[in-house]
Amino acid sequence: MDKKYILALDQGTTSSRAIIFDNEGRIIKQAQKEFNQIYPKAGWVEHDPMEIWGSQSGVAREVLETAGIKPQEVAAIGITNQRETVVVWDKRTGKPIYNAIVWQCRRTSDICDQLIVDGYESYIKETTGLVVDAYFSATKLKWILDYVPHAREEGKKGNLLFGNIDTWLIWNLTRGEVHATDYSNASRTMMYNINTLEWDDKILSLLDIPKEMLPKVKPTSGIFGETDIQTFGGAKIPIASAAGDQQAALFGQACFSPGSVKNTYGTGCFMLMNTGERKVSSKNGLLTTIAWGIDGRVTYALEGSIFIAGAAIQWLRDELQIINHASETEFYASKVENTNGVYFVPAFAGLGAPYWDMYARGTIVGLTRGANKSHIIRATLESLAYQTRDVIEAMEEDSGLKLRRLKVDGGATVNNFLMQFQSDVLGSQVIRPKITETTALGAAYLAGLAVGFWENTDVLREQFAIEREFSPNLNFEDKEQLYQEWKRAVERSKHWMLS
Ligand SMILES: Nc1ncnc2c1ncn2[C@@H]1O[C@H](COP(=O)(O)OP(=O)(O)O)[C@@H](O)[C@H]1O
Ligand SMILES: O=P(O)(O)OC[C@H](O)CO
Repeated sequence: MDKKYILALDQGTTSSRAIIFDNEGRIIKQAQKEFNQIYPKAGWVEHDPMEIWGSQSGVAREVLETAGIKPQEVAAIGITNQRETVVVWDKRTGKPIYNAIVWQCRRTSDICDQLIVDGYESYIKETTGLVVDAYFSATKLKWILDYVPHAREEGKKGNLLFGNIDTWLIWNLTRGEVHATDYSNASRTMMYNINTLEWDDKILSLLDIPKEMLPKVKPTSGIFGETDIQTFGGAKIPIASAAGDQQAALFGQACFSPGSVKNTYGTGCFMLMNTGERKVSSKNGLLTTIAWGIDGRVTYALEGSIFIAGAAIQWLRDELQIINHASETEFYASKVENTNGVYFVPAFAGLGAPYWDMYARGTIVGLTRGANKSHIIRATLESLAYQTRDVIEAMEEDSGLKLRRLKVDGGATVNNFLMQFQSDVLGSQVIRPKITETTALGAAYLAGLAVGFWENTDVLREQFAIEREFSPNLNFEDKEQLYQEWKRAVERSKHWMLS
């Protein structure tokens, strides 16, 4: 039987998705399932790893069934995942010893403070490319080893395994045969040396993390193993890529050349610039990270990570309950001419790039008696655009390049108000591709390249198609003033938990 499709598994922060692509890079069918967000305490976020596996394998089977495609017709599986999130499980039972600690979780801020006080900040930046922050995996893993009874002891005996979500999925898909990750995911752990491409012994010893628990790091595009016959009714499908979701989106946007940039507007916002073989060390709060490793060559990226973007829209819906659906925000925001002086800094999980303040918290300023629901909704959408400008300014300064075009993707990019405002506030073109599922597409491309489904990136570049381009409104004279006000609002949100 001809192998005509690639199956991408996109395990995100709020949902598990499975998408089937054909050789033209077209979406044939998709399935999606949301799963529970667990908030045990203020600032803590967890997921149930079994629910993640159940929802991800469930949608994978469902999408094949509803599309009427046999597993034997799938050339390869590509995996892409929410990054940094930590799972630790017992390799003898396959059961997690604790819930997954999610990238947004702030519980290890004090461990990070201690690393800074002890003078390890610059060592960590030089070796891992990252700033010391609770966002990354290393301190989350240390927390589990410190607080779950006997965890460190069992880890040292080699009974426990650590993985990010890619590793957890690969291990389950292969029924415990393969314990591996890829360069892009490893580069988000804060314990991987992006210069030598090895786990960093000094950081492991600082945090007392047993090396035995860590997965083997493999190329992003390449064979990780084959699915177990029970998962897909007897078919063994090669797992041919694993990539952090933001790096996968960079690939899916065909940002193959140094200097190309994309911004993804999902739960958070993540802007990545391909810097090729160059590791650009940021002076402005950006991260140096691995985009992908293919054919023995590692490509680096500069990243600006914004923790809360679409999640602020979900907050309007779920907590404030002033909208029923995210799509309503466009209507309300367009109903008013401006925010009436209201600024919303959605620092629910502290502030990421370029500020890196673990103790910032969400702030709404500028409220007057005339401020209404539409103004607050508009201020929420505008906060995504302002945060993006914060990151772009840092990126332009670090790279020395002026950004004239921004490729965008992710759930919130369907919002035309947001895209136009983004273009206005940047003074740049905003380019929305036909396929906004670029994360899954990137994982599919990476897997397809590994099995010869696509020959090379030139073929993929030709598949990139624009759906709509937004140009800056030249009459938008107030933009500098508005942006300066935004910066003042950010100052108000900073260090909140410390004051
Ligand atoms: N029309 C819309 N306007 C603004 N935000 C939206 C809209 N539709 C969805 N979103 C936001 O997009 C996010 C989902 O995007 P997605 O790329 O699926 O995120 P993730 O991969 O992080 O789960 C949600 O946070 C949601 O609030
Ligand atoms: O799952 P997403 O799309 O919210 O992405 C999360 C990022 O990978 C966190 O670094």
